[in-house]
Amino acid sequence: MTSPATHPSSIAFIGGGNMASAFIGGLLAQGLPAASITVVEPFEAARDALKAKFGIDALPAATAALQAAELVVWAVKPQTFKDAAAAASPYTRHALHLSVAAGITTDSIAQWLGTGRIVRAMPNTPALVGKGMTGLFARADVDGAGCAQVEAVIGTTGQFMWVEQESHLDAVTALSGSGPAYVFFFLEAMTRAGQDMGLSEAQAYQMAVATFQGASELAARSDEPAAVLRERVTSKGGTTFAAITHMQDTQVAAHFVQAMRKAEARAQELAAEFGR
Ligand SMILES: NC(=O)C1=CN([C@@H]2O[C@H](COP(=O)(O)OP(=O)(O)OC[C@H]3O[C@@H](n4cnc5c(N)ncnc54)[C@H](O)[C@@H]3O)[C@@H](O)[C@H]2O)C=CC1
Ligand SMILES: O=C(O)[C@@H]1CCC=N1
Repeated sequence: MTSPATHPSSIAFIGGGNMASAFIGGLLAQGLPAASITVVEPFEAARDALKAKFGIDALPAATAALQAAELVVWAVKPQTFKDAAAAASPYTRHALHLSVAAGITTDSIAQWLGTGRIVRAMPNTPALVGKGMTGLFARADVDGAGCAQVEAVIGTTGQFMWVEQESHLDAVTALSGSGPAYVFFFLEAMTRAGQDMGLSEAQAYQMAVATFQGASELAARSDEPAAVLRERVTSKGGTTFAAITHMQDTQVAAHFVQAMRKAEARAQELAAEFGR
């Protein structure tokens, strides 16, 4: 599934919100002409934002204009997918489909769209700055050329990883999909702690962000596991030791694992609630 990247000649987005904007920004930056992108977006404010940001005139509803799309990207909320599919599928049966909706299975999507040529993706919001991580699953009906087209699109927003089992996308959702929110949650907590200790909010926030950035970069460039990198910061009887010991005593890691299992369970619930 790693043939050379080939962009689809024309792409339609159903839903023009956050995730669609991340992909559109990446595609335009790679030189795909705006004229080869069609967006269906029912909300006027979102259409105005697409016009202002990318010069794209989004359609308020699905029309025959979608028939030109080689790839259709479904970037709607799980709750609205079925209705959006009912409106657009008469025009898109010939296309390859890429869904980013959390939880919604390719079985549901295949039934709604009348085709099995579907790749399901779980991206994340760092895609907005080209630093995304996307998990991908392809149904058997998608050939190597189709996978390459998807890689060309997803690759504009950062890294990607194929998974062999569709159920693993719920784990990807809990890990990298929702993961940026966990990082922001920690940034908030570290900033609050910095303020408690007398730093200004701006000072504490800048230090917290730089610390995540630096530690992530160190981990990405290192061959050593995170536990070893952590131990290298942790002098016996020192300051880090005091903090980590408290985290271990209060089972922060176990709570964190439980929290992520809640996200995985919610992805499964979304499939049951809003799937077929
Ligand atoms: N925000 C995130 O961090 C991530 C989101 N996702 C998934 O991406 C999908 C989209 O999420 P966001 O872009 O954050 O949401 P969003 O709310 O920013 O965008 C969804 C857009 O769909 C539009 N829409 C509503 N009904 C429609 C219809 N019938 N036809 C066409 N468009 C319609 C809405 O007006 C909205 O602009 C969701 O399914 C979510 O599970 C996946 C990974 C990460
Ligand atoms: O919270 C959600 O449901 C979506 C999926 C992953 C990130 N945002």
